[in-house]
Parts: sequence; structure tokens; C-alpha cells
Amino acid sequence: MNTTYDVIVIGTGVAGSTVATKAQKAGMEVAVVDERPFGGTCPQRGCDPKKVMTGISRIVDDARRVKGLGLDGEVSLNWKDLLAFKNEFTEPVPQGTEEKFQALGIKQYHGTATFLDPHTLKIGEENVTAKYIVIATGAKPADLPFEGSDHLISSDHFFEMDQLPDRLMFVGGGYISFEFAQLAARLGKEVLIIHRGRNVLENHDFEITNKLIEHTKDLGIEIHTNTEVTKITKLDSGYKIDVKKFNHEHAMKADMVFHGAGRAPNIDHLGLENAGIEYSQKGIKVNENHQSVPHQHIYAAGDCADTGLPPLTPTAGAEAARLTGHLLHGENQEPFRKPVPSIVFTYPALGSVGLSQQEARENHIPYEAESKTITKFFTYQRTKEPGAYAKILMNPSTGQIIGAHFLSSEAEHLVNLFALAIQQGLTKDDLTSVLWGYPTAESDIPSFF
Ligand SMILES: Cc1cc2nc3c(=O)[nH]c(=O)nc-3n(C[C@H](O)[C@H](O)[C@H](O)COP(=O)(O)OP(=O)(O)OC[C@H]3O[C@@H](n4cnc5c(N)ncnc54)[C@H](O)[C@@H]3O)c2cc1C
Ligand SMILES: NC(=O)c1ccc[n+]([C@@H]2O[C@H](COP(=O)([O-])OP(=O)(O)OC[C@H]3O[C@@H](n4cnc5c(N)ncnc54)[C@H](O)[C@@H]3O)[C@@H](O)[C@H]2O)c1
Repeated sequence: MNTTYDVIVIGTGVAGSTVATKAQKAGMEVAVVDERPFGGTCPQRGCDPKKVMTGISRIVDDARRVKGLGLDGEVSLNWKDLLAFKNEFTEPVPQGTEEKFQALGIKQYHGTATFLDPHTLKIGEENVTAKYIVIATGAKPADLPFEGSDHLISSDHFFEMDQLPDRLMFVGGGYISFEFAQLAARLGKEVLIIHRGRNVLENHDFEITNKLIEHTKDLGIEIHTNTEVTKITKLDSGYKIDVKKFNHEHAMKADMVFHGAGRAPNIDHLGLENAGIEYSQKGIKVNENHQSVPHQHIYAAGDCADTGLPPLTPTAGAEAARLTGHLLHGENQEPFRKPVPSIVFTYPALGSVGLSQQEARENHIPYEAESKTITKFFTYQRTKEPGAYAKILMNPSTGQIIGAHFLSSEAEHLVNLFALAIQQGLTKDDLTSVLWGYPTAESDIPSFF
């Protein structure tokens, strides 16, 4: 059987769902296909379940700090209940997504889509053709080139474990490792992070990541930088992990080893060669309109596409919107220039937007930096929060904000506000002249400068 549509979208995550919904609403006949339960990574195995779990652990942290200041009693984290609460959010996602597609009249396929030629996909036993094909297949844990890497447990599995072991190791010093490691440590586990590079969370301001490292070590987490995992061996109980620091080799032990060493575009099993679609390790090659090379009727967006943007939920959504602008209306897209806020959901959280100080330095971009410890501010004193920090980078001649970096319970909100400031070209004077409601984290802004 061969069925034909106007558009087939491969993947039902943020990127795929956005394109499918907009195209169907615009009057096109659309089909979606996914090999996993519908809804994609963010709401089922990424941002949302992570934030539910780290959010509860943060409340416990706060409560412990203010014990005796009007709050009595002990609070503690409980993995089983935390998991059950997380499931209340994740389990309804597939059905909810399918119902939304059905209400719009979008045809749904469950299975793996593979290109047979530039207009035809094989899904199970069926061949499906379309005028336009959109690839939105996301990312997967990167293949790591050392022996025993198949013993690594992915973030997907972390969310499904009935119980956590006593000693956990995370390979890689990025977002996943820091967020999950802190959660595990707050659950009373022994935790290690092994990071190959000199600086963890490489895309963030190094002064702030160094402060985050100190807070993370205060939770009892061991962090080894400049250290590469070279081999993992299964033992009768747990694992032996061979590591190399500069030229010195030694072995460590853990009950389980988790993959926090990066994600790669999920494109290996798409049969891209059958359609001659160009790609690299960074993903499917696309132009500003998200059209692939050499086929202009095949588009790609989100984590699977090589767009130069970081693989995050808001960027996947923005890329999908740009793609549909071209697919539906033929609008040629300008290069993407919006600032992209990025938040590490540790506690304190790390929020960054715009230029980091090292980026400004390396690229010889003139800047003026204001940075300070803000722990003594009332906002953080009233909850006894340690180590709150703010750094703002400005253009020295205009005062325009070009970078903002925060480490605190309020970082996630402040960074969004500064994203707006950078996008709108606001200056230090613009921000200090606002009548901010008091007492709030925003009313501290004039004192950052
Ligand atoms: C643990 C974790 C935490 C994260 N936290 C955050 C956060 O706090 N904030 C943030 O902004 N970002 C976060 N991210 C990143 C964010 O989740 C992704 O950037 C975003 O979900 C990407 O969306 P997407 O639509 O490109 O892909 P996805 O949501 O991954 O969707 C791709 C879909 O395609 C399907 N698929 C793949 N291949 C095929 C095929 N051949 N046939 C059929 N279907 C296929 C997959 O099953 C999947 O459902 C996190 C990621 C992880 C892993
Ligand atoms: N809060 C958020 O927004 C959030 C949370 C989780 C994931 N994400 C997204 O998912 C992506 C993947 O996350 P991630 O944490 O897996 O990767 P990451 O890219 O943030 O960090 C991985 C780090 O592991 C290091 N590494 C690689 N191989 C190693 C080895 N053999 N030994 C030691 N270190 C090694 C790399 O040098 C790299 O710095 C992120 O880039 C981000 O876009 C975002």
C-alpha cells in the first residue's frame, strides 16, 4: 500500500509537533510518525520530569536551611515517591499528544521511518510518500569511543530506575551530569563526576561554573576534571572504571555509571543515504529556511539539524516556527540572532545569556563587567541562601547589556529578563530606571551595577 500526504513529519517532539500542527491548521494534509511514545524528549525524558524532581529536591534544601527560623521538623527526599510524582506528569503525555493530533485530523503512524528515496518513507510494512518531508528526530546519547561504553546508563533510564545505587558515577561534566548528580547527592548517594576537559559546562562563564563546582562539592560530590574515562569493566558487583588524567592512569569503582558525555543527532537509522541527504556529526545540513541539501522539499529542525543553535527546547520550537514560515508561506528566513538563555537546573541554578567573559576576551569584544556576590541582599538573606552571584557584561561605550550570568535560586527568572534586555538592546540605564516591585529579585537589579 502507498499513501500520499502533503507533509510527513518524522518525530513528535517540540520541533515535529510544532510543524505538524501549524501545517495541518494551514490546510495541508499532514501525517506524523514516531517510533517511541508520542510527545518527544522534553515532556517525557528531559526538561519537565527533570524539573519536577530537582524542584522537589530544592524545596527540601530550602527547608533544611531555614530549620529553626520558624520551620520545625525534618524533611527528606524519597526516590520512590519522587518517581511516582514525576510519572503523574510524564505518563499522560503520549495519549494527550495523540488526542491533540486526532482532534486536528493529523494522520498518525507508530514505527520507525526510513527513507527509500527522496519522496518515500518506509514505516513498518507501509510505504508513505509526501510532497514535503520534515525530519525532527531529536538527539540520543553520543556513542563514546572506549571499551565498555555499552555499560553506561542513559538519562532515559535514570528516570525509570526503581531505586538508585549507593555510588554513582557520571561521565561528562555537562548539564545532565550536574543536574542528576546533585539530585542523587541530595538523596544521600555517593556521587562522582568525571570530566574530560579543563572546564565543566563549557558554554557558561567560567567564573560562575567554578562557583557552581564549589557548591556541588559542598554536597559531597567528587568532581574530577582533565580526566577521561578510557574503559568500563563489569565486576561481580558494580563496575571498574579506568580513567586517564594527563598521562597518569588509574582505576575507580562505582555501582553504576551514567552517560552525561553529550548527545548526538539521532539520524543513524533514517536511511539518509537512500535519499542522498547530506549530514555530518553535527546533524542534517540545512540552510536558513531549514531545507536540507540537496533536496529543498526535505526540511529538518530541532536537535537533529545542524543549525548552529544549542540543542534546547526553545531553540527546537523557534527552528520549527522558522521552518513552517518557509514551508507554508515561502518566507525566506534571516539568520537567527536572538539571545538564547540557558539554565542549568542545579541548586543554586546557573542561568546564562549572551556573551560570557571568556568569549568576550577571546573574540576581542570590548566589554565592561560588573560582578558581585549578592548573598547579603535581602532576597537571599531571608532564605539563608549561600553563594548567590551576578555578573553583567555591557558594551563600554553604549552601556548596552551584552551578557548576563547568575547563580542563585532566582537565576532562571533573571536570565529570561536579561534575554529580553539583550534582544531589545536595553542599556544599564534602562534597567536601573525601571520601578521594580519590592521586595523581589528584580528590585535588586539596579544594585547589580
Ligand atoms: C535529560 C534531559 C534534560 C533536558 N533538559 C532541558 C531543559 O531543562 N531545558 C531545555 O531547553 N532543554 C532540555 N533538554 C533538551 C531538550 O529536551 C531537547 O532539546 C528537545 O526536546 C529537542 O526536541 P526535538 O523536537 O528536536 O526532539 P525530540 O523531542 O527528541 O523528538 C524526536 C522524536 O523523534 C522520534 N524519532 C527519532 N527517529 C525516528 C525515526 N527514524 N522514525 C520515527 N520516529 C523517530 C523520537 O522517538 C522522538 O520522539 C534536555 C534533554 C535531556 C535529555
Ligand atoms: N538544563 C538544560 O537546558 C539541559 C539539561 C540537560 C540536557 N540539555 C541538553 O542536552 C545536551 C546534552 O547534555 P549532556 O549533559 O549529555 O552533554 P554536554 O554537552 O552538556 O556535556 C558533556 C561533556 O562531557 C564531556 N565528555 C565527553 N566524553 C567524555 C569522556 N569520555 N570522559 C569524560 N568526559 C567526557 C564533554 O567534553 C562535554 O563537555 C546539552 O548540550 C543540552 O543542550 C539541556
